[in-house]
Amino acid sequence: MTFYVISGSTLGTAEAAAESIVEEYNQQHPETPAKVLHSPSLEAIADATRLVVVCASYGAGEFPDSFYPLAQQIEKADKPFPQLEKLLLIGVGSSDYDTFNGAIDLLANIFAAKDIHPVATPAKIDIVETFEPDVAAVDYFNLHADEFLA
Ligand SMILES: Cc1cc2nc3c(=O)[nH]c(=O)nc-3n(C[C@H](O)[C@H](O)[C@H](O)COP(=O)(O)O)c2cc1C
Repeated sequence: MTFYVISGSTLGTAEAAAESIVEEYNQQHPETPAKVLHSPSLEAIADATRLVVVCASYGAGEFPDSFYPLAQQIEKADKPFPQLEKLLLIGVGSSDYDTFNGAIDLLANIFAAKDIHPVATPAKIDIVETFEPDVAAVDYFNLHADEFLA
């Protein structure tokens, strides 16, 4: 199993959530550790069999600047993740914006166009409601871990 947890983040919230997921998962599964990467290139993660994406929203429900290159690479590739078996998507956003968590919907659409579908409805964490978004992200991961890791 090649398991990456990646983040699209500007101010660090999504980044911290990705790190929390990996920290807890790696403690429980030291034999098959996950790697955390922030706004990686597609080349760096193309061998993924398991992928979790934690992504914030900016602009009008768009990706953080640092995440655009990866989103474009995925969009342009015929088969961006030839070995991918399981995907989970976690959005971090604010309900103060009309385009609440727009980026995670955008990303789900990009994956869907490649016939890649997450194992669960994408999480939409609201930083207005949730004081510990990293805990909410870990909880969502744990809720779907059995199916994601099977
Ligand atoms: C300029 C700006 C634009 C934002 N636009 C949106 C948005 O369209 N939708 C949304 O859900 N959240 C939006 N947010 C809220 C961020 O997604 C939220 O603060 C998130 O926690 C940032 O994650 P990060 O710390 O990983 O960068 C915006 C925040 C800023 C500062």
